[in-house]
Amino acid sequence: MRRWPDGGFQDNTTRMTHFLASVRSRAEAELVLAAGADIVDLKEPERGALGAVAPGVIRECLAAIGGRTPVSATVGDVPMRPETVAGAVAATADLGVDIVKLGIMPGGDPWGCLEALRELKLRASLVLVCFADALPDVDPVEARAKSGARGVMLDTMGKDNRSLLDHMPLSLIARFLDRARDAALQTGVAGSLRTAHVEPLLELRPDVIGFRGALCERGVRGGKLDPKACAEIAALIAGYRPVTEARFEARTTSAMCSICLARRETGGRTEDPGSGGRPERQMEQRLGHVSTASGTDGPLDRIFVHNYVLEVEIGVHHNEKGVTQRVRFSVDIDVQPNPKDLDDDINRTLDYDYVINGIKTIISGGHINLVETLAEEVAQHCIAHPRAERVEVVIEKLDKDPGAVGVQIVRRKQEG
Ligand SMILES: O=C[C@H](O)COP(=O)(O)O
Repeated sequence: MRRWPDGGFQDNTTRMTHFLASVRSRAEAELVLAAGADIVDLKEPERGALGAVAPGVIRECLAAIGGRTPVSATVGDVPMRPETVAGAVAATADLGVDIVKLGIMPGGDPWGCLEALRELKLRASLVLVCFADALPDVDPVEARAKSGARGVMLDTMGKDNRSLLDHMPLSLIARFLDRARDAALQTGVAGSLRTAHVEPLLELRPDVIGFRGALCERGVRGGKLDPKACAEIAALIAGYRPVTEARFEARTTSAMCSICLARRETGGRTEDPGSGGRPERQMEQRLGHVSTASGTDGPLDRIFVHNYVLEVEIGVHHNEKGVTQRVRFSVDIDVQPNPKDLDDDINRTLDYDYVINGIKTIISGGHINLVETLAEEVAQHCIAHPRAERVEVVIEKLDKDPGAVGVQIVRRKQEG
């Protein structure tokens, strides 16, 4: 297998996705190698999402692994200060790892950090980690240009029991991966993933799929590795056979990437918004989300995000290209009433962050011509949630004379 630093993980076999296992010690590295891991990822799970392992342990692991697989290491959850980030990345690369993973943390100066990284002559490949539950305003294409990164990974920061799929639907993960691939970046996904997530994510063909919690006894991330769980995940990934190119295109077009492909294929015009609804719901059900949707006859609750203002690259006019302008989002979602056993548990309801993170991901996809397109994409993201029945989206451009202009649309769940 060729390595990430030499141009990518893609080898000449039919296998597309590689199994990354996060470990904290030499003993754990040996265990995951025996189970069939493709990449040993050195990370201290008790020190945050991307906790760093001590330099001495990294050296010891590198010596023991002796080039059998690529080795990645995280730099820790460092604040986004250019000097701090550049220092941490350079120090980790100097230890001799193949890949350095840097999380784009909220706050600070992410763009300044990316610029500082470009100045470094790194011995390792740089992979930027974006957290789906704390999405940065970092677009993969721009991130590559600024930092010289070789890859991007989606992960979660919270490390509670919510997975990547709880924060971002497959359609948006597919969009993120597509955009990264277009920028010639290697791609990875992780974030409290369990065995049920493996196949749907493999269908999106990331280069890497990463795990820690699912490899541990009783799924406890900071606990001991469970050799059986490691072998099970390895077998799932190694045993997966990608669908053919033509079938893959057909599936993603209809099931997962309906919105992003529609934009690409129609040059910005939006296609039938309902076309992706049914397969997307089926996919959600495969992942364990059981839709309670049963039509809109019964009582409904309303969840809303009002007056959420973001800078967006939008518009058909010359003076709207290459710049951002203020756009106000107001979203009302009618949802099936909360289950009786809600139990004060955020996982059992529709989290506002699902709406906010969806909007952020959509606008990070690059310039959009029409507010109608943007509204449609936001509506489709919201209605894809298993509990959503009806969504109303209002999008207003705030910087146009003489006042706010925009669009208001209503979409309902397709029967399926
Ligand atoms: O890079 C992969 C991570 O270590 C994944 O950890 P997790 O599965 O516990 O979220």
